[in-house]
Amino acid sequence: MLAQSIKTAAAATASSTNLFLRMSSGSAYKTLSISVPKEFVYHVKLNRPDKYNAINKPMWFEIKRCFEELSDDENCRSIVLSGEGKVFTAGIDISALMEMASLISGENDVARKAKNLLNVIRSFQDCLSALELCKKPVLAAVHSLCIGAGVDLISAADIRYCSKDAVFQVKEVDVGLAADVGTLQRLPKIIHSESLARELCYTARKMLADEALSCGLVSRVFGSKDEMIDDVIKVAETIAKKSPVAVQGTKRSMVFSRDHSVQEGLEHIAMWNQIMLQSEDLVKAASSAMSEDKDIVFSKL
Ligand SMILES: CCC/C=C/C=C/C(=O)SCCNC(=O)CCNC(=O)[C@H](O)C(C)(C)COP(=O)(O)OP(=O)(O)OC[C@H]1O[C@@H](n2cnc3c(N)ncnc32)[C@H](O)[C@@H]1OP(=O)(O)O
Repeated sequence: MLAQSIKTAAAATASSTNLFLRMSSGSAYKTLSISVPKEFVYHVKLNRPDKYNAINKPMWFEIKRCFEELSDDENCRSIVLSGEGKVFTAGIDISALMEMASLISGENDVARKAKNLLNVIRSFQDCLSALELCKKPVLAAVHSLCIGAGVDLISAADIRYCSKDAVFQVKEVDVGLAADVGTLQRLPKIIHSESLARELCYTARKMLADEALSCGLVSRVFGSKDEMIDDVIKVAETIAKKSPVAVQGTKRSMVFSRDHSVQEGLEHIAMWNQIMLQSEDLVKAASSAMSEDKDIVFSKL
């Protein structure tokens, strides 16, 4: 009886950490579609194709929930992010911008209005930072348009790819905003050019795939969306076959080191690895490297 209860509890725990199982059992996403094309590889698609995947309020918060859930889903080791339909995304849904304006319409006092807006801006920032905070690498695969909040979104990913029809546009100044959900902070560090980043952000000019490649915004340009998705899933699969301890530690260290001095980064990884080098993954990976057997089975993490 006890053994049966333990089994049932274990099964419940296992399924509660498996996003795909929970999705198929009903707790679905309305603005995202999620699939598992390969073992341990998740594919998240922005899924409002009729609206050019404009990011409406539900999509903002589903992005957060999805990447937080995948962060702790032991069946997920890498994530591909793409857009369903004709374009990757046309940026924030204009209705979400209008909703923000309506939030302050009932208030007369500037301090109360500011407080309301601060809460909204911070919560929207958290939605996209969820990609960076996610323990698993996120590979963004961009086709056609990637506008406004789309650039904020992909800037929080680990790796970016695009197809040759891709167009990137930091469009916020055109709608009267200083971008406030990540582009201004992350883009200069990705492309290593304050000058180009400021040009793109002040002018809202369109940047095409070739330039995105040459400035380092994307790692590779593909001939078509289909070719890109196939290849990016292969990269995600390669990552998913590595030790999850090693990959998650690498992401954590690279995100930390981007924002700290070399010495602080070294200290951070030394603290991390004084624990993680004790993992069974090290022994498994090292002994496989010395042998013919390259098919290592790493435990879930
Ligand atoms: C605190 C949070 C701060 C976040 C800030 C974020 C800021 C930004 O993201 S700034 C950028 C905002 N986006 C835009 O300004 C783009 C607006 N869209 C367009 O200019 C055109 O749609 C576009 C040039 C992208 C494409 O034009 P095209 O003629 O090819 O297609 P459309 O018929 O215009 O669009 C197709 C359907 O998609 C709907 N749609 C497109 N973009 C948006 C959007 N941003 N919000 C809501 N809906 C959008 C469009 O209405 C069409 O739908 P339907 O009318 O039902 O056919």
